[in-house]
Amino acid sequence: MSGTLVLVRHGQSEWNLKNLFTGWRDVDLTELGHAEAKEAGVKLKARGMKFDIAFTSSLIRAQKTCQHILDAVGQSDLETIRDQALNERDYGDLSGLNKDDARQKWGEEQVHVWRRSYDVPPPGGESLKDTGARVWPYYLHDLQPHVLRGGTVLVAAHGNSLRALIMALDGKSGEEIVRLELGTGVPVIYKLNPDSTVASKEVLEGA
Ligand SMILES: O=C(O)[C@H](O)COP(=O)(O)O
Repeated sequence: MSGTLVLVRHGQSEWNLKNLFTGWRDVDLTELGHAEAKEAGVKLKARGMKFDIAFTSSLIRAQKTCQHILDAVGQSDLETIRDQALNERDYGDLSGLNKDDARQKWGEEQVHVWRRSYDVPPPGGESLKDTGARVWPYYLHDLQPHVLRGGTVLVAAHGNSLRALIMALDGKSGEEIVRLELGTGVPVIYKLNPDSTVASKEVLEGA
């Protein structure tokens, strides 16, 4: 028996729109963000997706995204676990700064390294490796068992907590992960084999 894991990055947040480093700051979705989250739910409903359990972070933008998806598939009251293990990477001292201002101050190259490298943390914050060190054990212990029992699991989380998870699921190296970008509200559907390896992966991009 093979289970299904659906990963969705939250819809556009107010600070995505303002181009600010967000990390653990708890900002809401924009109007577009709400629409993207609902659209993710509509796409999943069109595929007949029904979930057995949902997981999200302790941050409101991911929780609202999760709820929009559950509403769209007709499962508004589904059991939903919130855990800060799924939170966005902590951006440390960069949190609240404008990404273009940061490029002016520290240079394009340095800011790219902080945003996309595997093991270089931004000042006072988490590297992707640090983020993975909390996301992966949580996945193995709390999430994966549902999938291996044949369940269908929704995870509504964040760009970098999901990049860390995808890196491990896809077996990507620290160099390869630099190029992986996740769109807001784009569902990524994994089917897992009973031995926990990935049987298939599909990204629901576009309308
Ligand atoms: O925390 C943030 O600022 C964003 O959600 C993700 O940022 P990034 O695109 O710099 O990884």
